[in-house]
Amino acid sequence: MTLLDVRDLTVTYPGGAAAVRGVDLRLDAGQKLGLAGESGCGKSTLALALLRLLPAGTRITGEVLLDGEDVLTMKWGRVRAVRWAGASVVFQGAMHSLNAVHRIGDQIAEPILLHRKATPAGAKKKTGELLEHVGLPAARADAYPHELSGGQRQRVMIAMALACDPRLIIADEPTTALDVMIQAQILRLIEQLVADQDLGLIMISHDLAVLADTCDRLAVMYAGRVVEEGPAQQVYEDARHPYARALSAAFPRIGDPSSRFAPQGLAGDPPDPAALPSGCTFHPRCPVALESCPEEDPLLREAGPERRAACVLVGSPAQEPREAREDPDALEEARPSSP
Ligand SMILES: Nc1ncnc2c1ncn2[C@@H]1O[C@H](COP(=O)(O)OP(=O)(O)OP(=O)(O)O)[C@@H](O)[C@H]1O
Repeated sequence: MTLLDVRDLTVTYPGGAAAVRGVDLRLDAGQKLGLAGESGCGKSTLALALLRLLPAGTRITGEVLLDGEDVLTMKWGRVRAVRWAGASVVFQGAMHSLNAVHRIGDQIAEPILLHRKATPAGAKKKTGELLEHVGLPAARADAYPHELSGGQRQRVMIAMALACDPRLIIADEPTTALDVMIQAQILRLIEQLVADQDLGLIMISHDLAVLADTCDRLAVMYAGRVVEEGPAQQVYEDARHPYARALSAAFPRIGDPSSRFAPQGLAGDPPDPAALPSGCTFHPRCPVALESCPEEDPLLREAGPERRAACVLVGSPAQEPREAREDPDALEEARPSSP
């Protein structure tokens, strides 16, 4: 059953250019979608727009259907209810997201008291259960954030996100700043909770390898658009869009001795949303750009079963064989002629 249906979502900050441009995404209950892309490509903006958590004056157009109800047109009272009970966010950097002067139990209980209209005793009981659910003793409710480790604080953030039994969890870089062992534990915890409660999950990361390990589907963003989307392993192992391919090459599977990829940087920087290149916005950095790419802005098109990619080469003979593209001479041939 469709839990989230995002249609033609465009987000423009006050006085700025569009940070998200015409994004379509779908997520079923129990499904895990990874959102990847370099810093500034619009991942967080997209996630925050789903719950209208953006600064006043930000223009959001399109549709965000959560269980069939459009979040973008609903009244603010309803939006506030949806924020905890429909979908909730696990932000990056738990130390900054938790209030340093309140016990963590009180912080978890707050939305339960407010949105579930629970009694103080009921909220306390639920808080203890949530803490145990995320692998912490219920007695830790009395602790202050600084008394917990980074991993424990992130568990608290997850408990808080689950406080009002949401249907969708949006996790924005939930393991950034944690060491690798703790990162793996937190990812497994999120996976387990999502599976146990049949939740939908949108996980944001710049690390495609982490997302491929955790999620069912992957969407890769570039300059405010989704440029590739499909089953997570297929996108990671065999991306169709040159940008998605470069991103997966930059994030080889950790500890995999047969890893095919050597980390390789992608030349240049992502474009400024206020000064996007003409045609395909990736063309100035693309190793296989054609002469027509500065003129043609490709939309997402079918790139295999349940796969979409926004590149003129998708489906054309130039896309095959893969080896030819990775041969530097072949790349040279595919480049547009010198300006
Ligand atoms: N409050 C804001 N006001 C104006 N522009 C903003 C604001 N927040 C983000 N932006 C701009 O919107 C674009 C997308 O930013 P966003 O934070 O969504 O990207 P991101 O992919 O999540 O990056 P990161 O991984 O660094 O968080 C960037 O150009 C950024 O500078």
